[in-house]
Amino acid sequence: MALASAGHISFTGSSPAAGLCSCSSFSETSQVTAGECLIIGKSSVRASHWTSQSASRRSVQCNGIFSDLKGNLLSKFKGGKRESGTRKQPPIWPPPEDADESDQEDVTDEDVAPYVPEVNKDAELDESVLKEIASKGATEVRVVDVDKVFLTSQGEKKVVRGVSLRVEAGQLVALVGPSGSGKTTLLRMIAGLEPTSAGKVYFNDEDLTNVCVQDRDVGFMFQSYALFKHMTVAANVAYGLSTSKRKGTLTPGQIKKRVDDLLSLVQLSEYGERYPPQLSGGQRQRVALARALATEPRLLLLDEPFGALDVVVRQELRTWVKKLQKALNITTIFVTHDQDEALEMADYMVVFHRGRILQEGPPFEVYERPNSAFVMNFISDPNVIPATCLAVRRSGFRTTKPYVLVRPDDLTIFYEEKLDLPTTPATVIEVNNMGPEVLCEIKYDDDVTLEFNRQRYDFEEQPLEVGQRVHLQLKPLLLKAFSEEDLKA
Ligand SMILES: Nc1ncnc2c1ncn2[C@@H]1O[C@H](COP(=O)(O)OP(=O)(O)OP(=O)(O)O)[C@@H](O)[C@H]1O
Repeated sequence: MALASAGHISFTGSSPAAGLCSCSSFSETSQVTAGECLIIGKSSVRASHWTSQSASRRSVQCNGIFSDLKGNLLSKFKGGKRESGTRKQPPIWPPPEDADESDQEDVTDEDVAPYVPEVNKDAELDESVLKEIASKGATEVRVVDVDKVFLTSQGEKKVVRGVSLRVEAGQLVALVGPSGSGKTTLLRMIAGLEPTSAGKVYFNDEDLTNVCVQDRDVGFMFQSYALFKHMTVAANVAYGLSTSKRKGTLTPGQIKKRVDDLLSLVQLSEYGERYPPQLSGGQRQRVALARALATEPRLLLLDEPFGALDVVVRQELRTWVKKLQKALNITTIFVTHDQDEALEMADYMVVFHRGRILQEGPPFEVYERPNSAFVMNFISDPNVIPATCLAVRRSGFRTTKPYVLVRPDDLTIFYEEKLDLPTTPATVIEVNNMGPEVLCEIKYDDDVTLEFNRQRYDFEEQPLEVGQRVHLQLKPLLLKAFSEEDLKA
């Protein structure tokens, strides 16, 4: 195991399979090679894992890091030298010229504690707490023909165009789409933070288009936590009660009970007297959720709620938030860049592009039956291959369009030719071990190449080597054909 006390790690590497990890407090630059997984923890409590896929595009600033270049360790910095109840400030990097070296933490094996999950996903939710918070029935939300035009120095800019959407009561709906496609603007119009330029917003058939944000009963949670640093966690959670319609309606005792209940719900009962900088990102986000729920909102709006969190915490919080949302039966709309997050969490998915809804439906349906090249590209990162190539012709797929999109997971690989199946021979030309996944590239004999990834477990069951001959089957029902214009749209 490589241990380092503090430093700046940067990754470089032209191949996505391997990267150079350099850290000023490593005694030397460490080579991160294919198949290895570097696990990085921050002294602010969290461990995250990194796969070599991100090597070429990420630079990570971290303190008190430790890493295991061989894989499965998930551990975190224990901070054993800290005085109890105080948080050690992360060391500044690079250190000032006159930095006292004794300030830097020496992380030893004893400092590395077993990984503790962010939340207990199996914890029973207190029924009485749930009942109190979920006292209102779930709300249906409808937006009808909504436009948003911003006035900019270049003139009018229409960023939401004739959007209509119905969110069923109690549903968890994900708005996905590329940056700038209008997701946040729509969320803000639903919240009442932004007026609509045209169209209507209804909650349960009540027209709220011109109702101000305070009177819409909406809870928000943003990527940036937006907690007040100089207020305790408990005061942050109580804050919403003092600014909403409920101001003055609760006694101090009732407020304390509500805050205690909410902190228990987000598993932070012990943290009420701490300040936000003394919490990890995941904990801060749970405080933000408790604060959003404090006013018993009819609707929860989450804008990139896990965007600032590392991969491990994000994954845990996704499952937990979904469970909580269902238990509270609160209609929730969330914006995310992360297709996997939307596919995993949402009951219903809405794909945005250039201010319009391109497709909506249950995630599985959107994934299985994308209605455009854009949606298919955005959701599943497919291969684009010529419709005339051998692999497509052999599969029995017929089209007059020039391109076929093949999702990486829609390929079946055989080691030997199958006489009863329309397979096509190809050669493995690259195998990149990306930690949890293995990315492979194959080349058909007519020079068409395809990329696909496999979960590491599957790959271990069916390994592939560079130069190996394989036979691949493309399933015609899963192929989609598109014109050049479709691909550019
Ligand atoms: N107040 C504003 N004035 C002018 N233009 C704005 C304003 N707010 C947003 N925009 C523009 O509206 C477009 C849509 O922005 P929006 O934030 O809704 O997109 P998004 O899909 O949520 O993107 P991201 O995922 O990056 O947040 C962008 O081009 C943005 O620059």
